[in-house]
Formats: sequence, structure tokens, C-alpha cells
Amino acid sequence: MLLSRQLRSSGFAAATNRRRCARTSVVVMAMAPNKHQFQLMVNSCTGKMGQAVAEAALRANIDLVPYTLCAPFDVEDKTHVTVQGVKLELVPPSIRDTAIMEIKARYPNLIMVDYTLPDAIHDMVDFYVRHNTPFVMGTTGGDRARILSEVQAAKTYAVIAPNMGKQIVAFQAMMDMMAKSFPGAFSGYKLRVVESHQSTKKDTSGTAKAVVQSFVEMGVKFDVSQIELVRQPTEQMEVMKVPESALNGHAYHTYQLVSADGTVMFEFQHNVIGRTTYAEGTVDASLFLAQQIAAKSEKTLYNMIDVLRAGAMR
Ligand SMILES: NC(=O)C1=CN([C@@H]2O[C@H](COP(=O)(O)OP(=O)(O)OC[C@H]3O[C@@H](n4cnc5c(N)ncnc54)[C@H](OP(=O)(O)O)[C@@H]3O)[C@@H](O)[C@H]2O)C=CC1
Ligand SMILES: O=C(O)C1=N[C@H](C(=O)O)C[C@H](O)C1
Repeated sequence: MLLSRQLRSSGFAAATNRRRCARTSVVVMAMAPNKHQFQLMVNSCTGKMGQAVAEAALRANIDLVPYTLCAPFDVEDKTHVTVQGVKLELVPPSIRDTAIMEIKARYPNLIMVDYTLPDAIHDMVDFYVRHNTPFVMGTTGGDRARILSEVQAAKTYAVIAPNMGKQIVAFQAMMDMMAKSFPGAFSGYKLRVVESHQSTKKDTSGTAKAVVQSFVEMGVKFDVSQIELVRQPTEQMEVMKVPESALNGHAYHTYQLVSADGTVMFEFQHNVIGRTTYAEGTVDASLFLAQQIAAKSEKTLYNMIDVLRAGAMR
């Protein structure tokens, strides 16, 4: 099956017979019967998280839509990305507004997953809102307040969170509860936050920024610009003790609080190697969102603490 003639004439699918055959077989493979009532389109599958989430979706026997929104690219160079043997056709920004119409017609219970980049986040949110397409967004960065208010105002179903790992979400919830129950508990304490990620990560950890917000509510004076970023492989191995095998995929966070007189110290740490925990959490979020849509829930915008509280994380 091909996208519409309109897309083909735009140059999107100036396809060879070989590509047509490949795509037909993808549709058959991806649409094998399963117990879920929605279809998942994982965007940016050329990226690390996109790829990991698509793999997790296949493990969960979710229908994976054989398309993936991607960054601009040269049509001659690459047209597909493969996930566990399943070929997904790349849909660049130039034709995605047209492509989405046909994709939605073919996959009526569509949910999208977004793990693009901080630079693209507002553009992606605008896209999902414009097409009223439910989405799970793990992408960090951007103006978070603006994103939440736009998605809320549009009533587009979404789960948006800077961290999808079950136990890290629980840790965030715990910090949030502590801040609400004991505001000012750490007043006068000095906070140091150090985070290490693969050197390709462009922005400051979105998780660290969210956790810092709870410490600020507990009375700590701290600005997110004070978060220390470690991106150099040598420092990651020698100082942070990141295994060499995890240099291209890890997320180490340490939050240290020291009392004004230096006699009391607290340290919280979450260190993750690889991306499985985030990918599995993203699948949980998509299953949860599908349930909310099916139930026509009044509430449309969720974060991962909502998903955890609903008992929807495996
Ligand atoms: N919430 C969570 O639990 C987690 C969040 N993250 C966040 O997810 C994001 C992505 O991380 P990661 O996968 O490691 O990054 P990568 O750099 O590996 O992937 C980014 C992807 O975004 C694509 N992209 C860039 N611009 C666009 C665009 N305009 N439209 C569509 N796709 C685009 C890139 O395409 P191309 O390759 O062609 O440039 C690439 O496929 C980051 O913000 C990161 O912090 C990461 C892990 C967990
Ligand atoms: O880019 C990453 O890798 C990660 N990004 C998220 C963040 O910025 O908090 C979550 C996790 O730290 C991994």
C-alpha cells in the first residue's frame, strides 16, 4: 500500500517497485491480530529513544504503524528505518501535514510517540495539536509551561513527562509529596546537582530540572542553570563511574543537600544504563492513554505520575 497520489506527486514516495513490495509486507506484519485497540506511530525512529520505544511496542504486541515522522532528509539517501526487521517509512516535515490525513484514515485509533529534540519540541507539539492526534511525549526542553497550556487548551489527549522510568517517576512523586507536605524542610541547605548523559545530549536533564523544582519548594535556593552537566567520556568513566559500554546511553543523576553548617548531608541518586526502562514506561503511557481515550475521559492531559498513580505501569 502507498500513501496517496498527492504525496507521491510531492516527491515523497517516488518509490521503486522494491520499496512498494517492502512496504506492503510491512503493513501485513505490523497489523497481525493483537489484543490492543489502538495503533502506535513512533516518531523519530532514526533516533535512540524512537528505536527503543518501537522495539518495546513490538514486544508488547502493539500495532506499530509503518511510518515515522523524522527530521528533513535527502530523499535519495534514506527512505526507511528498520526496527526488529519491520520497515518504517520516513515522513519528513515537508509532507507530514498531508501524510497525517492518510495515516489517520488508515489507522483511526492512532497514538503518536515523540522523542525528538529540544529544538523541535514546539514544532512537534503544534503538529499534534493541529491534527488533534493523541501523543506521548518524552522529549525534553522547550518552554514546558507553554507546552502544557497549549495542549490543555486544545484538549488533545497526551501524556507528557521528562522521565518515563517507573521507579524514577515514583521518586519524582515522592519528592513532590515531600515538598507539598513539608514546604521549607530543607530551607538553608545547599544543593548540588550533577548529571551525566551521553555526549550527544544537547540539553540539561529535564528530570533534574523537575526534581530541582521540588527542592526549591522545600526551601532550597537553586536555579536550574546551576545544574552541572557531565558530557565528556573520560570524566564520565573516571569521576561518575559510568561503564565504558554505557557511554552512548546512560543517565546518572546525583542530588546532594548539605546543611548550612556542613554537619548534615543527604544524597539522592538514580543511575540508569541504556534506555529500556524509559521505553517500557512509554509503552505503559500509550496503553494508559488509549484507555483514557476509549473511556472519553474528561481529563485529557497527563504526566507519568498520573500513569503511575493509576496503577498502569507494569
Ligand atoms: N522522557 C524520558 O524518559 C526520556 C527522554 N529523553 C529525551 O528524548 C529526546 C531524544 O533523545 P534521544 O533519542 O536520545 O536523541 P537522538 O538524538 O538519538 O534522537 C533524536 C531524534 O529526533 C529526530 N528529529 C530531529 N528533528 C526532528 C524533527 N523536526 N521532526 C522529527 N524528528 C526529528 C532525529 O532525526 P535525525 O536522526 O534525522 O536527525 C532523531 O531521530 C531528548 O530530549 C531526551 O532528553 C530521552 C530518554 C528518556
Ligand atoms: O537524553 C537522555 O538520555 C535522557 N533524557 C531525559 C532527561 O533529560 O531527563 C531522561 C533521562 O535522563 C535520559
